[in-house]
Amino acid sequence: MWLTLLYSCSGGAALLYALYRWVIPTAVQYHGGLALIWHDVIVERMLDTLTQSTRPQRLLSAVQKNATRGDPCSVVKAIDQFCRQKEWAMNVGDEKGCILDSVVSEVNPATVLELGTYCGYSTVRIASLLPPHAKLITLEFNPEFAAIARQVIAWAGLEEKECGLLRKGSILLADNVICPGTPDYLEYVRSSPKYKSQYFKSHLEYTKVEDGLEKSVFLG
Ligand SMILES: C[S@@+](CC[C@H](N)C(=O)[O-])C[C@H]1O[C@@H](n2cnc3c(N)ncnc32)[C@H](O)[C@@H]1O
Repeated sequence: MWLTLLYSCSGGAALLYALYRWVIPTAVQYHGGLALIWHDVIVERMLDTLTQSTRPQRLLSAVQKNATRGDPCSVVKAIDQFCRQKEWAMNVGDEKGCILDSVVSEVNPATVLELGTYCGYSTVRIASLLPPHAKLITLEFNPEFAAIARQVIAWAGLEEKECGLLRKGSILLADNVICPGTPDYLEYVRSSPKYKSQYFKSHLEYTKVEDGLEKSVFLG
């Protein structure tokens, strides 16, 4: 009886895994709305809960595990492999990435402004194609994504191209670091040898809820 039960449990688990890994992704792959709901809502929330981490954190771990420091191509490859084999993510991706590369190479810009960095995938692609003195500014309004992107870009060895705006002594003053909270940003500036960081305790605007400002001096 135990063997039968074990067999049916493992059979059920295998069926669920097959549904999750192949059947549903294949079924939704031609429908934009369904694909986004599946990958960007259902799977992401499920994996966040199961792993107690976020998708950008998992993507960063894949980069740290599989890409060579200072090698942008290996960073792009590690992210593409992660997204094709493990978990979808909203990067421009390998297919549209090739179009992006050819436009960047064709225009050969001295300055690039990218709106929407996410984890820095397209930033790495663009930055690795720019001539030495070009400037790339990339904007991301989600602080968790921005903190991960900084680490991905630094892993690719392209930090200086992105951070051309910062010079030794530049001061970053970040608001809302406690509420809603920017834990990844705080961890980054507090642990990086490139910043001297100080917290100013205060309150969320017009309330008694704790919030504060983080002042970080860029040391170069
Ligand atoms: C599709 S993702 C970008 C993907 C990224 N370019 C890549 O290929 O790796 C869009 C990003 O834009 C960001 N975003 C949306 N509205 C924004 C805004 N007004 N300012 C800055 N970032 C924004 C989102 O948080 C999200 O991370």
